[in-house]
Amino acid sequence: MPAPDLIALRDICFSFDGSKRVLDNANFTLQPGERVALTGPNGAGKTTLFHIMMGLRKVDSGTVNILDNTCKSEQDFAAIRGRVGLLFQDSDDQLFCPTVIEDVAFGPLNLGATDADALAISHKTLADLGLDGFENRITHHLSGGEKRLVALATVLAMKPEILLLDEPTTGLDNAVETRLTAILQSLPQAMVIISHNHAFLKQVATRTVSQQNGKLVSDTPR
Ligand SMILES: Nc1ncnc2c1ncn2[C@@H]1O[C@H](COP(=O)(O)OP(=O)(O)OP(=O)(O)O)[C@@H](O)[C@H]1O
Repeated sequence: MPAPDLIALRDICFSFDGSKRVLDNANFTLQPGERVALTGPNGAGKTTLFHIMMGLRKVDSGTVNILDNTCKSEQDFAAIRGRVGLLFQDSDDQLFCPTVIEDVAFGPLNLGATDADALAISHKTLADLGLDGFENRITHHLSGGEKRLVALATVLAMKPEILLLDEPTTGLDNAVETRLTAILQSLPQAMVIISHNHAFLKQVATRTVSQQNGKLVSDTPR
């Protein structure tokens, strides 16, 4: 029997008030083990699609199923939100604590970890991303690339079952991008990655879905 979809969007429609449809009867699935590249021109609606998956925007019609839960209300999404990790397009939307360690520990603490466990998880996550020694750095003094990695650390520290990564390579130099590529390839979680960096996607993605004119088209028939 095939594995159940981690994400299943069926016939979803969405438009911002009074503007053209961003999604027009679009369909999408994510299965265990997949790393799906989500591509499309600027303004196609890729970030909006992530916000729909997190329940930050509600569809006008169609069904949203996340981790085997049909999600309609805010309550439905609240129940699964901790299991889905969203890397925001803008790191400054993700980082709001004075120091790096506080930012990374915030998620585990919020999910009920003890102080000691949250600290241990945070140190390990930072080390895995090559960020040893960053613990006491002032978050808003970090470079753009450093903020990108710390933002990713805040997501990974929550040990989500699905990753939604919005432009993860923004601001990274070649060496750090290569390290990030290896890290993403080694993670067990299924993920969707929005990026305009085609060389990076070629290394990481197992298939590509392109978003255009309200539709989501996979390069692999499902
Ligand atoms: N709050 C809003 N109100 C009205 N329109 C919006 C709002 N947010 C986004 N849009 C519009 O919806 C469309 C989709 O935006 P979105 O950010 O999802 O696109 P995207 O594919 O992620 O773009 P990019 O590749 O440039 O990041 C764009 O035309 C954008 O201007």
